[in-house]
Amino acid sequence: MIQVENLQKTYRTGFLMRPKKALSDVSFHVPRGVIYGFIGSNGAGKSTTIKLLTGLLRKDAGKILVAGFSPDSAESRKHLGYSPEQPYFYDYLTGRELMRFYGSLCGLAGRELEERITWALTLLNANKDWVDRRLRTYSKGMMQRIGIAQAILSKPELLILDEPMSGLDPVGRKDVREAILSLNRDGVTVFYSSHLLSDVETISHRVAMIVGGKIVREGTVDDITSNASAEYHIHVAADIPTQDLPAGVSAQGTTPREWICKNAEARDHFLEFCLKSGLSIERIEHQRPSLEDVLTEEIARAEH
Ligand SMILES: Nc1ncnc2c1ncn2[C@@H]1O[C@H](COP(=O)(O)OP(=O)(O)OP(=O)(O)O)[C@@H](O)[C@H]1O
Repeated sequence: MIQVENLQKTYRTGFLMRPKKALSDVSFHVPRGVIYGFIGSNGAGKSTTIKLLTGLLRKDAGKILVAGFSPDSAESRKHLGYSPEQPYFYDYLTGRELMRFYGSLCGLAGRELEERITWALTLLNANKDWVDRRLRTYSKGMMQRIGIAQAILSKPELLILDEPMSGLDPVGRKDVREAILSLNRDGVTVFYSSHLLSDVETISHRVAMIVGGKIVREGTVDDITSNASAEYHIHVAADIPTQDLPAGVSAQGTTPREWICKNAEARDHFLEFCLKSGLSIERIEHQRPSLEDVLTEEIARAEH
């Protein structure tokens, strides 16, 4: 559904038009029918990529195909629904009036338009009293829901969402996750960026991780996390003073009885240390690394 190959983008800023490389050689492929999470550090290039996919920015080099078409063609936009990171709308309208405006732009009218609006608002759990209030009175979370609701009005095959969960409370995040899953069950391909990695882990079929304008990992969550170094959590029966610990071992929070060993070598040293000190071990847990662990590792690697 989306093909990106060797994509490059440099911004030119300031009076001297100094170049600032945002993307260098980015490639990934989003198969039809998947939920695809796009994650990375601040300033990594997520919004730049999304703006290039939606035709809001022009690439310097590389290839982009969206539903088989160039992103600046009218054809690609026929297949696309898009919600930006900070949706901005004419704020004298109410949410419902805004939906009517965007619905009519997609060629909807009359009863079909009203039914489509009700469907979109209900999916986002936004069919509430506030939808008839002016947008200028909306909270960030309400605006986020309206932004996503307008993006699905045309029932697009492909939905591109820039940070759809940002600014939402836990209930709002759950509503958006469920809306994405429900749309996907109906065949919609969803490409979205997010900093909320636990949400990404829960709903994405595939993930691309971008750091410093380069894709550093791509695959299913299992592919990505199974190659990362696993941690071991060891619970001991008595407190241990931190100054005595072997390298690679740190305390879990403030509990001096649960210790994190960052790899198998640190685990072996810690177990040896416990045996020598006569400390009994209560439990050893092998922790599967999370996307957050992998991203933190990749950011640290890029910085060195
Ligand atoms: N209009 C612009 N002019 C100049 N530089 C820009 C512009 N937009 C983005 N950049 C730079 O390009 C890089 C990528 O920015 P981008 O907004 O794509 O990152 P991001 O991954 O979306 O970040 P965040 O998670 O913080 O939203 C950053 O270094 C940023 O400073």
